Amino acid sequence: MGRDRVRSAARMVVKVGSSSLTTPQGMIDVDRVDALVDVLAARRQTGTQVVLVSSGAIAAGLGPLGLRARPKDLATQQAAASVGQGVLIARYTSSFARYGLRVGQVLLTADDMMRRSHHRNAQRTLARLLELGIVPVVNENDTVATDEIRFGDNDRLAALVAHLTHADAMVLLSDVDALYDGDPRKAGSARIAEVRGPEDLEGVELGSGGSVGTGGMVTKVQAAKIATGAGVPVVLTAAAHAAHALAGADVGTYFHPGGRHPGTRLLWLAHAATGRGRLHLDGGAVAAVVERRMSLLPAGVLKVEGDFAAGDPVDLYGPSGHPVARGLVNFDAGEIPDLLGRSTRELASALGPEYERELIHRDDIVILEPHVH
Ligand SMILES: Nc1ncnc2c1ncn2[C@@H]1O[C@H](COP(=O)(O)OP(=O)(O)O)[C@@H](O)[C@H]1O
Ligand SMILES: N[C@@H](CCC(=O)OP(=O)(O)O)C(=O)O
Repeated sequence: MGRDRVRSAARMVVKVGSSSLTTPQGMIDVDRVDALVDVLAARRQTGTQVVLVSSGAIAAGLGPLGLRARPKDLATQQAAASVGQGVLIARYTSSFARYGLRVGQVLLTADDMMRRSHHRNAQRTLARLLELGIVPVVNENDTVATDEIRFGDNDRLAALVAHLTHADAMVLLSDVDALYDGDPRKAGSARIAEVRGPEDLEGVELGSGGSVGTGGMVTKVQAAKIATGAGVPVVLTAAAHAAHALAGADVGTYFHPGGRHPGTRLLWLAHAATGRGRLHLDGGAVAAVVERRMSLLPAGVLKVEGDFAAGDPVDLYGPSGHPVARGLVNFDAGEIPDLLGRSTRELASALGPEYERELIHRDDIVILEPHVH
């Protein structure tokens, strides 16, 4: 087992970071894109379905816009992404065409991973593209993503896509050849060949990335946790070792999969979302939501904090003062104080039938792991 699962995967997600695709001057590095596509096309030609999650839109937009460094403000980042994404996808289109393969651009937002209808839609589109023999090239839809609800890096997006597409393996390609136990630029840091569980990550220093990448190792390890938690094995290595990694060779860091398969939409909620507000629950509501997995009704809520809109993620706090769950709320923050402590039937007769609904539906709730309580 182990790396054999990567070698024999019938469907895989490969994520490549900005630093592996662009030059420091903010241009596409054509040779490196072609080298990556050589490896992916060879694998595709053996019948494996490949989904490519590619960063690099912002980095590839810097040169054409005459920017020297990655802009700090969101609007300029979005402008750079808008220019760079076109350049990037054009490059992939011609590079894959050398092998007679076509690509399909898929731009996703964090919202698409969360809201039921968007999520199903993205899932259907990706499945259809794969059936048609296309290589989907996925990126975050940077031009519309807002600061509050934005992946920013593509590592976690790749993990959610791996689960969404029921991939058999995920490969994260970066500019570093493995996860190291300390900063890889410092002498004495050693490669970690395998991660079997959280104990193998104890004491590991997860630093930030270079000047063009974003998340550094923190988001890659988070992504590996999301994917392995959903049963998908992960290899993390340098883009230069892509061929070896896909062949199951002993390069980079291999993260062993766990056995759980939680719903994809909620993976994002549990691992990558932050609550936009808080609902404080009484003991009975905590028991109903956490133990009996029921919907949250207004009757069990004592207090509301924060300024959120219907559909936003909110954290549910128990009487102990710790968050116990997170969910997508059905009401705006301003509407909730009037509902608190009242039964749904009472609300319906006082305020109208549209108020006869749960505050958060059970399908939109994830229970948080005890260690983050
Ligand atoms: N413990 C660690 N092991 C390996 N790399 C690390 C570690 N801590 C920080 N890094 C840095 O993370 C960088 C990769 O992250 P990032 O720049 O976001 O890549 P990408 O653009 O490929 O997503 C590497 O260049 C490396 O210097
Ligand atoms: N969606 C962004 C990703 C930003 C980014 O730098 O991500 P990464 O290189 O994966 O750390 C882009 O295409 O520029």
